[in-house]
Amino acid sequence: MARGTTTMEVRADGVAVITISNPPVNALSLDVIASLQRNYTEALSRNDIKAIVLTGAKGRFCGGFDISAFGKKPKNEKPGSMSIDFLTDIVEDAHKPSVAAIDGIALGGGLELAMVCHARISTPSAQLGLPELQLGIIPGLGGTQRLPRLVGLPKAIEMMLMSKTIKGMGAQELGLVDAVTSANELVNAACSWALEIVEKKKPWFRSLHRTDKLPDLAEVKDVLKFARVQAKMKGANVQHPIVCIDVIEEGIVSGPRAGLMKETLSGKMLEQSQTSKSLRHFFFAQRATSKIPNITNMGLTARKIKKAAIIGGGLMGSGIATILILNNFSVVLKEVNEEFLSTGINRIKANLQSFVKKGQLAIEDYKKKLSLLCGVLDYEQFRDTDVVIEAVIEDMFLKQQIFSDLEKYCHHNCIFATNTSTIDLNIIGEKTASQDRIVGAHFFSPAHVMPLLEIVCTHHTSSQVIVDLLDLAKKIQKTPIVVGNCTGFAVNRMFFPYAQAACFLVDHGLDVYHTDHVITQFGMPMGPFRLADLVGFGVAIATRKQYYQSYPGRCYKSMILQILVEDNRTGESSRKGFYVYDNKRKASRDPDLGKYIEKSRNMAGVMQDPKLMKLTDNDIVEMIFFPVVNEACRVLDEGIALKASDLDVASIMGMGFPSYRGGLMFWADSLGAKYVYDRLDAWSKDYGEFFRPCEYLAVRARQGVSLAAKVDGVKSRL
Ligand SMILES: CCCCCCCCCCCCC[C@H](O)CC(=O)SCCNC(=O)CCNC(=O)[C@H](O)C(C)(C)COP(=O)(O)OP(=O)(O)OC[C@H]1O[C@@H](n2cnc3c(N)ncnc32)[C@H](O)[C@@H]1OP(=O)(O)O
Repeated sequence: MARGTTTMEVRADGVAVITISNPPVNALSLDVIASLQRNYTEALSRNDIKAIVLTGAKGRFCGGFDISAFGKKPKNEKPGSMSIDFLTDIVEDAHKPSVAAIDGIALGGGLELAMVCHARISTPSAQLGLPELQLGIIPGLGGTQRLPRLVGLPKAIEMMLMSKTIKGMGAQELGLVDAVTSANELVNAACSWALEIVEKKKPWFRSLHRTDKLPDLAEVKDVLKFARVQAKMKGANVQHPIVCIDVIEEGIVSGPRAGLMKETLSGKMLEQSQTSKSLRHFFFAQRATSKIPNITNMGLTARKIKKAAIIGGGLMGSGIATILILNNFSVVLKEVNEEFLSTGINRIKANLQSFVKKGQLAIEDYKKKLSLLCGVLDYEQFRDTDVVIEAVIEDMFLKQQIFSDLEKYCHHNCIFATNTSTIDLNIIGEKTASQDRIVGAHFFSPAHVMPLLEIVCTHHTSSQVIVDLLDLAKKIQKTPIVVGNCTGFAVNRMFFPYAQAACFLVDHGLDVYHTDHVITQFGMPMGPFRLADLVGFGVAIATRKQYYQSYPGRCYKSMILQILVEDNRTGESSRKGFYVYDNKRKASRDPDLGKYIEKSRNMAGVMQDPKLMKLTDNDIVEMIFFPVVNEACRVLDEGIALKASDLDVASIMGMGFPSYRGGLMFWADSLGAKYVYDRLDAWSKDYGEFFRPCEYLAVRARQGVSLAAKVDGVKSRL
């Protein structure tokens, strides 16, 4: 079935309006491209047509090339057939002018189409950008050549390398669009502009050949040299930003047509890269997390949430309150006394101020957001709340009492959410008759920054509550994953072996700092030991007891944290942990750490292992992450998570796993289930149960299928 099309309407004034129509974002599918080529060929051949206006249906110009079509292009496609032969030689060099009428979005190939046109008219709020590098590719329809010629080299590099979009209003100031008008006037304005080009009342610009915005070669070299340094710093493990810079340079040094050809050939290469396959997987995986079979496809409509209540103004509670008021929800924050309440409100103010400092919140909006917050010491103001999120200390009895109280004050449809990260939701709701509306809303610290929200369901949680929370997640710009109820839920559970594996290696002789370095080089934001310092050893020691109880026999119990805590080293907050910290919290290696490690080895009864001390960097990565993959397989096997791609999203957005590797399971699949199984199996023979591969993994290794493959018999817990 055709995926989208273009239509052409020839107006009495002789302008042919070609409209891209491929809901929901008017992506350039192969069908749309074919239809566009047919309509353009006809428009250029007809004598009754003087000019062309290109626009998009339903208030959106074009969201770019159809990302799902990568790898599906015709095998015999001649390199540059679209970008050079059609867009440049037919459209841009045509004897009839084209004007783009942009509303909503003009992204990627969409903006590239618009830049081929001889002028661009936009609505003020339209979003324009070239986000291709977020997909591990580069603009492939002339964007690397035309954008620098329209907005200047520095701005073009910023937009492409940072995937930065700009609004129509700002685009006009930059010269990317020629005029801004309302949506109602847009097409008429574009038609008038096109006719004035015909009548020589407006300039007929071919962006590819403009040079007025390009600096001289010496300055070009300087700008690109700086860009390369930045690109290498920001993305040591990926090549496409540097390729983008090289393509831009080719077009300036050797001419735009040479640039177009290099762009085409480089784009073809990058499209095949594992990085691009990983990032394209992540793009769709993120959007798939809110599709829950038998829940979101049952016709339920999310109930409107206007007012929320947060219980507990600590680090998490204040973060959650912050993200809610930032997104215009009215919030009641309850604490147990004035002092704690004031501290919580001050935390929220500080959070808002940090957004102002980052330019993500206008100073004039600061007071408006704060006015949405009301601090209370009792439940009186809970009577008209639509959702309550409990974020108090991890004390089961306290939580049970809170939910019992909530039943007395809140209306019967109010959602009862808990931000607990370790306590069984069934136990929390035990003293209520509201199990159907009890749900986990597990935010990741800091809650107003981390993009992931784990929605944890018991067997009693109603589908309506899940649909409501999914809608709330979207409204507060969180990516949700819906998971079942177990110790650690999905994210913390699959990652509990991460720190334990790192401690195992260090107990057996590996160096803490080398291990952290290797894991950072792999792409994590920091190594496991630096992360332990950041989180604090108290949290780690408290939570690991839960895992020892729930998953006995497959935990590695190191004594290193205990030994450090006994010497008042509890991590970054005490200025000493695995690292030592100066008063600016800069971490440095600690020459005294060895004595603690030695003591840990002795208490664990392990010796330095010559084999482990000779591990390659790749071995270290695999010995730390394969146990995590193994536990993630168990999370899937028990139906705690619905699909492997949800765990990819969770690993990236909850733990900082590198997105350019596609997420934990996509990365493991790139190595192969059998390879992962064999490595774990070999280690388990030498080092015990901690590494023993689970049945889910064994089945897929035997069958030669991916970890994402469904097999019969797995019952969802959702
Ligand atoms: C005739 C034969 C010719 C053969 C030769 C052809 C040669 C062509 C060579 C091409 C070379 C490359 C050209 C170009 O430079 C490369 C690109 O354009 S890559 C894509 C660039 N665009 C983007 O990255 C934008 C991605 N999308 C977004 O940022 C957002 O979706 C949005 C557009 C801002 C909208 O956001 P929201 O409103 O929140 O909606 P969602 O994000 O949830 O999306 C809704 C829905 O749409 C799907 N979708 C969105 N964008 C695309 C896309 N570009 N391609 C495919 N699908 C897209 C998204 O997955 C959602 O789907 P759903 O979950 O609802 O199923």
